[in-house]
Amino acid sequence: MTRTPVNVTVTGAAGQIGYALLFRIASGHLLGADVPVKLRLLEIPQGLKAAEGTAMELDDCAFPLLRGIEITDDPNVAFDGANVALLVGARPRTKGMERGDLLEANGGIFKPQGEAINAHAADDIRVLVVGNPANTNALIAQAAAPDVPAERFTAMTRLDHNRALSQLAKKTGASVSDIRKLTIWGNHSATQYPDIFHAEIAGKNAAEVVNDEQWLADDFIPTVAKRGAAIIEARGASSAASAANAAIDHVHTWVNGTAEGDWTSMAIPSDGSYGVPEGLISSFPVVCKDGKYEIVQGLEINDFSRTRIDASVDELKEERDAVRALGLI
Ligand SMILES: NC(=O)c1ccc[n+]([C@@H]2O[C@H](COP(=O)([O-])OP(=O)(O)OC[C@H]3O[C@@H](n4cnc5c(N)ncnc54)[C@H](O)[C@@H]3O)[C@@H](O)[C@H]2O)c1
Ligand SMILES: O=C(O)C[C@H](O)C(=O)O
Repeated sequence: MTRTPVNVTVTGAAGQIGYALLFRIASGHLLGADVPVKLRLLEIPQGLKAAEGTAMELDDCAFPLLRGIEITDDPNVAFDGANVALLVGARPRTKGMERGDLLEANGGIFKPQGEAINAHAADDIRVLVVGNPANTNALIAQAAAPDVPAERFTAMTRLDHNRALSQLAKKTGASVSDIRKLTIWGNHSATQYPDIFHAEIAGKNAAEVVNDEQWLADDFIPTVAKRGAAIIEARGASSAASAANAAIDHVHTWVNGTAEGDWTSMAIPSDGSYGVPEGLISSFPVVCKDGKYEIVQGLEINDFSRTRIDASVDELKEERDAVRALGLI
């Protein structure tokens, strides 16, 4: 195998998502079974020792595709030559913390990381932000990297997409692989809108197969949108393996493409499509091909969907205005 290894940087590498993510990257699930990788793990000083322990375990797996691991607490080192950056490490909300405090604390993480990406990453850098509030953290990082094309900054709604697939499969008795063209719109938050009006189940319109608007409004949408909170309640910690799995799916699809006749959901800088203000990092239906994504155009948006998309976009506008007021973008 003579291919040049791809440099993959993971922040928050010693956290719970990091632990579920790194072994799958190193075993070829992120980019492909024939693509060698070099890992760069970024942690805060307190996390370095645990990251070293994880690196020892990665060594002990003897992954043929893993061509090196570097651990650092310096973003300038972590993003040097990075081709793929998974920004997982973030400041969680703690007791007594207001939303503005959370945005400010995360600005202190994502702004310098965006600057380091701008200064040191490879020309083909692709960034996925997982750390919450993911859309707005991605906006902060993107604004700090003016030399990197804005579309390389994305945030994760693939976990919401996968959750919606699973709930819809359960309701209809279909297999997840029979479902196509489902969409998550908006923010990775409780305002997100999982849309099945354009989805298909074994070629039939999903909303018609379900034929139950009450289930849609009162069960499906809140179950998907509040699934993160339900998992925290049940596990006593936020989703980790499923979040890592979604991060793998997001980058794999971005690089290797969506299946013919299907699309996926990614939070990406808006080009103004579907009335979402340009520049907001909002989730859309996208098709990926040749390492690029494009928003699926021309979908008819009914009133039921319009109200819900607008509510989530309004929340994103508020978050953008808050970080703008803090001087973070
Ligand atoms: N978008 C999604 O769908 C989704 C899903 C689940 C979790 N999340 C979010 O992902 C984030 C990580 O979750 P987790 O469970 O792994 O958390 P965790 O607390 O287990 O790990 C976070 C890690 O990040 C590190 N970290 C903090 N600041 C850092 C910095 N400046 N640079 C590098 N590393 C830093 C911490 O030391 C810690 O090891 C959280 O914000 C969580 O809310 C997002
Ligand atoms: O960490 C959280 O707040 C929840 C997480 O974003 C999730 O969707 O599982």
